Amino acid sequence: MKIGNLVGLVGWRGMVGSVLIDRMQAEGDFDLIEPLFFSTSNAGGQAPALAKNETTLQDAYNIDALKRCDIIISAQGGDYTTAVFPKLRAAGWNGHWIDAASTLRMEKDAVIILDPVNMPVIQNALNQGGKNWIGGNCTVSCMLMGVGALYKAGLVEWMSTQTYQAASGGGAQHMRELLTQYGTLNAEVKALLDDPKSAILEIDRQVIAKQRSLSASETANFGVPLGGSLIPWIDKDLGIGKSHDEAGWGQSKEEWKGMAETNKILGQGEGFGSTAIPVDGFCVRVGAMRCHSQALTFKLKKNVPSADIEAMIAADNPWVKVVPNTREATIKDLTPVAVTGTMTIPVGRIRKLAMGPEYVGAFTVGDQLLWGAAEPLRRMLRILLQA
Ligand SMILES: NC(=O)C1=CN([C@@H]2O[C@H](COP(=O)(O)OP(=O)(O)OC[C@H]3O[C@@H](n4cnc5c(N)ncnc54)[C@H](OP(=O)(O)O)[C@@H]3O)[C@@H](O)[C@H]2O)C=CC1
Ligand SMILES: N[C@@H](CC(=O)OP(=O)(O)O)C(=O)O
Repeated sequence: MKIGNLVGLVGWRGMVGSVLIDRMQAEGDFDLIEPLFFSTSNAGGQAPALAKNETTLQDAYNIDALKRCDIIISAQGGDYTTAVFPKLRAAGWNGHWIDAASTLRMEKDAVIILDPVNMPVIQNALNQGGKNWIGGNCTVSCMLMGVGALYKAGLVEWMSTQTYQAASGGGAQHMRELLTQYGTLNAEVKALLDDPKSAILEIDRQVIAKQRSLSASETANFGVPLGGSLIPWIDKDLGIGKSHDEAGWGQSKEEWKGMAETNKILGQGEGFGSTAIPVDGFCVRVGAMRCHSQALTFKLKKNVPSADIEAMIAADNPWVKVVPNTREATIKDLTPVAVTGTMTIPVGRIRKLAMGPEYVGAFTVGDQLLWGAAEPLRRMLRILLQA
């Protein structure tokens, strides 16, 4: 049976939601749907100009209003999903739920959506009556958009990833905090910077003194300074495992997602000791704005020539772009500044590593608000509308 086109939009004015709306407009998605805009803070207010027949903002906590929708897309966050989704299903709503939040990702009846990588998994779930479609962790989605070809070819024995994650992963306030810190640090040493004869070690001394004395309000979101520094822990401390030697011990939740979500997206076992491909490494917050970068180390199941690896990656999807492993191409095309606001997923630094011919290194960058959050959601909407 064809799925109806009354689409509830929750979280549309947030950061992820705004990127989603921009992309939906750019791709003409609104031509295909009757949008119903919801709000957690302004029910009864005026819906945005994109509204057609329903021009009043609906209450995002009103189950009866939500129940009218054939499809709901939420970019409102995990607390909202936790509060509303179970009630909506308990009230008998049988529509399609598309969500950016991580809350439902690992549920048995949920599919992590990234159709250029796992369309067969999505299609299979659709055929079996699946209704819950959840966007993946931004780092995992961007990684698989880049090097998914190696997984699809069954070449990966294991992968280690070291991430360089942008402030946007924490949300809008984190981005503001980062920029404020940069401004504060610059202001602290402006006079010395303006004087070409000033001593760099004096500038350095004043910067570190300022970083160490930033007020609680200046570090309210990250907890510690990020501008001019980095934070090698993202998300919760899972405290998995009983001893230092147990796999998974001491992982951050962001690091845990690497293996769990990569394998779930690919439709195979998810945890240690299962059929899952081991994925592990360190997730690090750096002072970039909205692109997550990652250095990847692969152990392949066999020795594959670098040129073949590059060709496989380049042919995988329309957005991946292999960057030649030269200094010029790398510094021009393989940075957050080059990628921000684009759909391109560059993969570069592809080379065999000193450990042996099966060991391959690569570096990739992705806009964590586009492929990392909004784009898989709007593509899932299209899949449902075409089903
Ligand atoms: N940030 C990210 O990188 C990623 C986020 N996600 C998921 O998406 C969720 C939403 O993230 P994000 O978009 O960053 O959250 P935001 O904080 O930007 O927006 C969430 C909601 O906050 C309300 N809000 C309150 N004040 C404002 C304001 N001044 N401007 C805009 N909205 C405001 C809006 O709800 P209302 O209109 O109802 O008042 C909005 O929908 C996350 O919780 C997470 O689950 C997923 C992947 C990546
Ligand atoms: N945790 C990611 C952002 C995010 O929202 O991830 P998830 O969707 O898995 O909660 C980061 O901080 O960069």
